[in-house]
Order: sequence, then structure tokens, then C-alpha cells
Amino acid sequence: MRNDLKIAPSLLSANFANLEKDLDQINRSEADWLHLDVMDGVFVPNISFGFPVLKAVAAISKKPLDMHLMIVNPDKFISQIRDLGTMMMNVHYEACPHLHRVIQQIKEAGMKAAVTLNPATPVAMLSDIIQDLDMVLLMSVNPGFGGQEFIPHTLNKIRELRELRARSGSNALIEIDGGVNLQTAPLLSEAGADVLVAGSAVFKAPDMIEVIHQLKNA
Ligand SMILES: O=C(CO)[C@@H](O)[C@H](O)COP(=O)(O)O
Repeated sequence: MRNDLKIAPSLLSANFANLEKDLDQINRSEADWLHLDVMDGVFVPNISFGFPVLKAVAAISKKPLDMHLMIVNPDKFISQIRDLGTMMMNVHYEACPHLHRVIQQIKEAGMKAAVTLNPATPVAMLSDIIQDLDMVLLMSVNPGFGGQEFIPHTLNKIRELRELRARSGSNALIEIDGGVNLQTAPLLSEAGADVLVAGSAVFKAPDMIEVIHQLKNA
């Protein structure tokens, strides 16, 4: 069994009427990071939460913040994201025509930098940037909503990404987001994922702390 698999619960599936209670469970769990999905209604067909909520969450989260920006022009918000105490800033390949510049700006701001790929974007698109990345996030559903079904082709993409990573000498972690649960987590772990994001599998469970423990041991 691996002992290095990281779990990042996605707040999108939390009870927004009682965020403090849900965050207390995450704080007391074996979760490694807290995953925060910011949506703008333009890049994805949904709107989630913005800076007022992020500030309140950052103030009580004891887990490092893994910020997933599903927005156009994410470079406009780098300093505001950094000021929240963000550990990792994820931007979408599909949203950044000047990706190299954005990655450098994120790192200069003192955060780790990650690039996210939508399900239809090939891993090969990262061949000229992977050496600069701390992480690659592969979407295993189309971004915008929690509770969707896992796209099995993601398993092939993980294997391709591992090959690209090895060829380029990159240390980028591989994170998977969408449809992660107790059935898919062992497959993802075996394929070589380093970080699993789980929304509904965690926040809709009767015992969040126990589910996180089980995912961690997938
Ligand atoms: O980025 C997203 C959705 O766009 C995810 O982070 C979801 O929040 C994952 O939810 P589940 O598929 O685990 O319910």
C-alpha cells in the first residue's frame, strides 16, 4: 500500500449554510489539502464562490489551500489569491494563452504553480511547460459541477503524464479531480495519481473523517 497519496476534499460539495462545521471535520481529518473551486460563469457554466467566502474559509482552514481557478484571466487575481495564504494556484491550460508568463508570475508571487487540463485536452500540450510546474491537475469530469461520473479515459492520461514527467525530468505532482470516490480511488492510485480531489464522496458522507481515512488508504 502507498503511504504518499494526498487527499484534497473539494469544498464545492460542502453545506454552505454551515461551512464552519464542515471545515471543522476537514481540519480534524487526515486530509492533506483543502481544494477550492472558483468559477466565473464564463470559463465554466457555473458560479461558485469569490473572495469574501475564500477569506472566511482561509481564516479557519488548518489545511494548505489548493486553489483551482476555473476562470478567464486568472492572472488578474494572483496577488489576491496569494494574500489568502494559498499554497498552490491552479490555472487552466484552456484559459491562458500566455501560460508560461502566468506560471512565472504565480511562482514569483511565492505560490506553487499548477496547470489544469480539461478531459479533452491532451497531456502532450504540456510538453514545453511541465518542467516549470509543481503540479498538473487532470480533470476527470468536465469542470463546473460536483457529483458527476468519473471519465475512465483519465486513467490512460495519468499513465501518459507519468511518461512525459519522466522524459522531461519534472517533479510535478499528478492531481485528479472529478468523480473520485471509494471505487475510483484505488484505480487512480494504482495508475500513479499523487493527489485525489474528492467533493461529494467526502461532504455527502455520513462520516467525513472516516471516508477521508479510507480514501487516503486507497
Ligand atoms: O472542479 C470540480 C468540478 O468542476 C471538482 O472539484 C468537484 O468539486 C469534484 O466533485 P466530485 O466529482 O468529487 O463530487
